[in-house]
Amino acid sequence: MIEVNNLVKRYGNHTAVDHLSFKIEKGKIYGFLGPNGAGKSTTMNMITGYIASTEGTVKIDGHDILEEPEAAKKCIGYLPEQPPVYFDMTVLEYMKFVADLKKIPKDKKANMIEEVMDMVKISDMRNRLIKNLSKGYRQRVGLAEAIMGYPEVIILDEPTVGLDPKQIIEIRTLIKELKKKHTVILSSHILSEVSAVCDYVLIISHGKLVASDTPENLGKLAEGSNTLEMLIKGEKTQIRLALEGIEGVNSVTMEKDEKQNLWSVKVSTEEQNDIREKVFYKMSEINSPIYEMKSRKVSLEEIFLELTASDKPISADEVPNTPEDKDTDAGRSNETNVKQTSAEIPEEQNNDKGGEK
Ligand SMILES: Nc1ncnc2c1ncn2[C@@H]1O[C@H](COP(=O)(O)OP(=O)(O)OP(=O)(O)O)[C@@H](O)[C@H]1O
Repeated sequence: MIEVNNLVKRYGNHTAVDHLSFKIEKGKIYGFLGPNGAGKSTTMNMITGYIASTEGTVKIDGHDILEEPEAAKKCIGYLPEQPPVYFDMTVLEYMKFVADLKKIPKDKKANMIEEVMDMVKISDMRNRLIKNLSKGYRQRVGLAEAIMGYPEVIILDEPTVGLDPKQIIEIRTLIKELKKKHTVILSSHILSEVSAVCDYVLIISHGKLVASDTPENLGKLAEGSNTLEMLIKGEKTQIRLALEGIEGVNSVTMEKDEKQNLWSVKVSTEEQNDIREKVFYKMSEINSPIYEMKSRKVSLEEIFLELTASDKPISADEVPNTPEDKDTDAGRSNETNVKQTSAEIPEEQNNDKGGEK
């Protein structure tokens, strides 16, 4: 349905989108997830033809967005981050205006407007001026605009930003409804939103795709590892080597706790591997007393932060399994899996985008 190939956008020296490639298939909801400034809006704007790419191509249903913009844009409905609604029109006037803009045939126009207004539940507001609507209702008007004409693909840029929790739930329910007839791509910086709504998640960081999978798989991957946090007294290399020698240990990180003259040690293991006893005996062997030991699961949030925080994006061969190569997915190693995982971002960030622009 949509093919994005080596898409690049540079603003002067700054590369906002860096060789992105992925495919979007029909009838699913795709989540485009990344922290503020990751390049989500820029990508959406290139897919929808709002801005031109520096390099690369976007094809929608086989039509190149720059070479055949009209044919390509017919397949898309777009709700930008700031819906460009006219504040001095009533909802109904605006819907008529949008229908004309999208060249909806006269004989279908009135019905379609009613259907779309019903879908997004703005029928009761038809005679209200848009400037007098709440933010949530304005968002619905923007959504109605994207749906008008029933395009194959509906693209929504941060559709719930600035909404209250009730409005967020309503908009999410609406988005799920859209899946029955449309392919939906939505961008968000909130993992819980993407997990709740999407069939497939693409994680973007510093303009690059760093992971892509179903929310279920991403969730499972995070469940697949544990961390053992300890305070240990002794010689650094000796402790490290002893821990690394334990079966099931994936990685060991050590930091000096100067105050207590102890090593603060984090050991990452596979989830099913409880190595606490082995650690106890190993440390006893090397005369390194354990002052503290805590076992905990790695949260999705930690993994998402790890994936998206790095200044240096994960290299191409570690990167994504897009839907078309999903079959090869099953045999991935645990290590790769963790790198392809995302996380839950606290709900309190919902209404606070902050960040750069
Ligand atoms: N017109 C522009 N000129 C210069 N730099 C820009 C422009 N638009 C975006 N950028 C930069 O490109 C990067 C990606 O921005 P983009 O808006 O695509 O990120 P985003 O993931 O959508 O973030 P947000 O969630 O905050 O909207 C940012 O560093 C941003 O500052």
